[in-house]
Amino acid sequence: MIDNRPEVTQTVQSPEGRSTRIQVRDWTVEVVAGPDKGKKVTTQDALLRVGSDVASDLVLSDQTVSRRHIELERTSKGIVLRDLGSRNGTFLEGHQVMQALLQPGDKVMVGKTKLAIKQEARATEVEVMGGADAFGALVAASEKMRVVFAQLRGIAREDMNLLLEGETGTGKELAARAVHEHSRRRHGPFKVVDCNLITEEKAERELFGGLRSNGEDEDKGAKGVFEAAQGGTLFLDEVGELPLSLQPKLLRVLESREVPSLDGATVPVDVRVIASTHRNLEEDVRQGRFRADLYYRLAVARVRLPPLRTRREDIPALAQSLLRGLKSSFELTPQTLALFEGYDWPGNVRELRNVLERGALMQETGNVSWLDFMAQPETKPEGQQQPTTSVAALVTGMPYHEAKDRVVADFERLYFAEVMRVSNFDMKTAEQHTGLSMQSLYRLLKKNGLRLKDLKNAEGLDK
Ligand SMILES: Nc1ncnc2c1ncn2[C@@H]1O[C@H](COP(=O)(O)OP(=O)(O)OP(=O)(O)O)[C@@H](O)[C@H]1O
Repeated sequence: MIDNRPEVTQTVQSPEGRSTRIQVRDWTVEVVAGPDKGKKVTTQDALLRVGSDVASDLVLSDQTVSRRHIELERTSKGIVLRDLGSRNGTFLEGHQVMQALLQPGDKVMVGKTKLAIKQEARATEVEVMGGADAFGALVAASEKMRVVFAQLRGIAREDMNLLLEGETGTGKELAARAVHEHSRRRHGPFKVVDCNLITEEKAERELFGGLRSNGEDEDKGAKGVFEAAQGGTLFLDEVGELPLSLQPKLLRVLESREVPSLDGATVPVDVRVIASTHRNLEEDVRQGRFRADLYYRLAVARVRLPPLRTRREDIPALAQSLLRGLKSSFELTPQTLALFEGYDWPGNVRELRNVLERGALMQETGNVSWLDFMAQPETKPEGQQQPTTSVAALVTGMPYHEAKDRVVADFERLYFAEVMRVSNFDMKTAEQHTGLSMQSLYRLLKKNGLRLKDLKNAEGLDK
């Protein structure tokens, strides 16, 4: 039975009136009929996706179910069901629905699969701040994100490994940095490894360090990133992309807390690992694509950053804060904010930032509506987009330094997209091409939102 009580079951105002303790309850979605009968997912998250795509929270093998079939969102009114444009539709009591507020006892039919949804009695208490809140560079106003911040603050104080889940652009890297800054390791280094870019032959040297097996002189004696993060935090971005063959090596380091040293012995490492993923790693574990033992080492704590479309209350606070960061004097009108709040933001907060960045410039120069920016399909990799900067607009629109920053940003995006293409998406070739160190190359690709996968996709090279 669906219990339609709100997700927050109890709210207690603290004496000083600034923070509140709330209880967040678990809820479960279970397959009660169909090929996956008995399969279920229990979560505290506000959003749960069901489909045949492995990135879904509940992955169904039913062939009549679409890759992204439905989304279930726990709101203050109860659980809202949304069909995500499925091929065979979604049915409630025999009626096809696109969106519905579920009533107690409702069963949802997707393809040949019947789902039951119920709230669990178990609840976790967290302390949240009132009003708009910030955690490191993250800002938010929604209760969902204030709960996330409360969880992250608690985890930062402990020294456990953490897995951050969420769609692209939801703030996983910023969250990892904020956890580092709020931990006892804040005076130590924060190092980032993009697991999209780690290949088998580079892993030994870049991740773990020590002696190279192929004996190339230039690489002898390189320090791995684990050693470089000594006393601090290592952020493994998109850990789900780490090749299966490398996973036992990473596990060994996490278990033994030591890496090979130059003299062939070992060096102890004191590093907290925060990993991120946009995938459903639990499902990857079930399908044998990710090692279960490594998953449990990484996901000692797990926090999900919700998509922006499920926390639209954050949009005004985010837009104001991002505009301040862009040093734009542009004022958002209520109409613009309403437009923003009505849009789905598939690229999440990163897309909002990009839209504001382009929009602020063009609005200042006077002639383009926000809708033009928001209509751009976000599936197109940023590196493939043409620069929007025209020199005439810059000259009339902004002071020299700001104009220069803008042109450099556009140049970087185009330059690195093109360099990766002519380097056949090989980082070593790109390193030689650009004359940059591997570290700088990683950093600049990341800064410009360029993912190898997207670039390859655009070239038709990815599966
Ligand atoms: N809550 C937030 N407050 C302020 N800015 C945010 C927030 N969330 C994301 N951003 C903005 O969005 C950008 C992308 O965030 P970030 O790189 O942390 O996302 P991500 O989830 O790690 O993305 P990806 O999976 O694509 O690497 C940031 O540079 C920042 O400008």
